[in-house]
Amino acid sequence: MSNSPNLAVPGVPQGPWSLFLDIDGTLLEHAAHPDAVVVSDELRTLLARLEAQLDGALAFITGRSIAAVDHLFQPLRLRAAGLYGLEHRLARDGPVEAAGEPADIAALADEIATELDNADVYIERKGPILAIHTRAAPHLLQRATQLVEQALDRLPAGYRVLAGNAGVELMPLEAAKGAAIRRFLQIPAFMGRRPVFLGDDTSDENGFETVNEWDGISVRIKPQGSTAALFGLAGVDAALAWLDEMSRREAAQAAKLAATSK
Ligand SMILES: O=P(O)(O)OC[C@H]1O[C@H](O[C@H]2O[C@H](CO)[C@@H](O)[C@H](O)[C@H]2O)[C@H](O)[C@@H](O)[C@@H]1O
Repeated sequence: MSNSPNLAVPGVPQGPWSLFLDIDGTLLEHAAHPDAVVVSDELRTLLARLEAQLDGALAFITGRSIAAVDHLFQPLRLRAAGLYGLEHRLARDGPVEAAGEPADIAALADEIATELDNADVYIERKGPILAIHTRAAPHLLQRATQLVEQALDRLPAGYRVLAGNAGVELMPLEAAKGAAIRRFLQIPAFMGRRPVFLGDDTSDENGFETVNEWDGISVRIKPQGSTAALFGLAGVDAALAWLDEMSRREAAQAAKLAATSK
């Protein structure tokens, strides 16, 4: 773990590489509500280009559900691990292995909504994961955290509470970005490629550790405090500029190769 907010900017990956991308706070600036984020056409174009340049070795690794991601990025559909790896779409146009909402989580969501009873709190029901967003009501974060922590005693073993970005999430223990990345690394499109992972949050730390184990490039966006990431980028704009630069380099390399093979 490094404690430096001044991590070096990542260099250019040498040899074949794959790309794993967190979404909120990494590719998109945060917004007051999860549905209020803006996906630009430039971002869609950049991601589609990178995906083609990496021969498909690109995947979103996100806490959002894949349905929510598809809705945001439509018409673009990429490989993805949603709900911190509880859902996967391993092939670009393949099916989603989705996760349903257990009855006890559904009941808990209703209970917490009644208890907090505030229009500025958004309770996002994501199948087995419950996210309580308090960005618009920061004074309720402590109460929301207390409620989900108390709920742990009543739920079957195997859940944990994760402090989110301006909120808190209750999720099954197996929901982890590192495991999601490992799953992709074992499929042909990603095999033999050096993983690069960009993320901005506590939930991304586990992904950084996995990528470091694979001799990859772990990049924390807006690093503050301790992180397992080896590199840092100042914010969303810097992350997008870095990705754009990598795409230009891939294009230049491909053009050079095409010229030498004539
Ligand atoms: O893993 P990520 O792709 O970073 O997703 C993490 C969570 O992102 C979303 O919530 C966060 O972003 C919202 C939009 O900026 C913001 O309003 C909220 O306060 C943030 O917590 C998403 O709604 C969650 O489901 C994801 O788990």
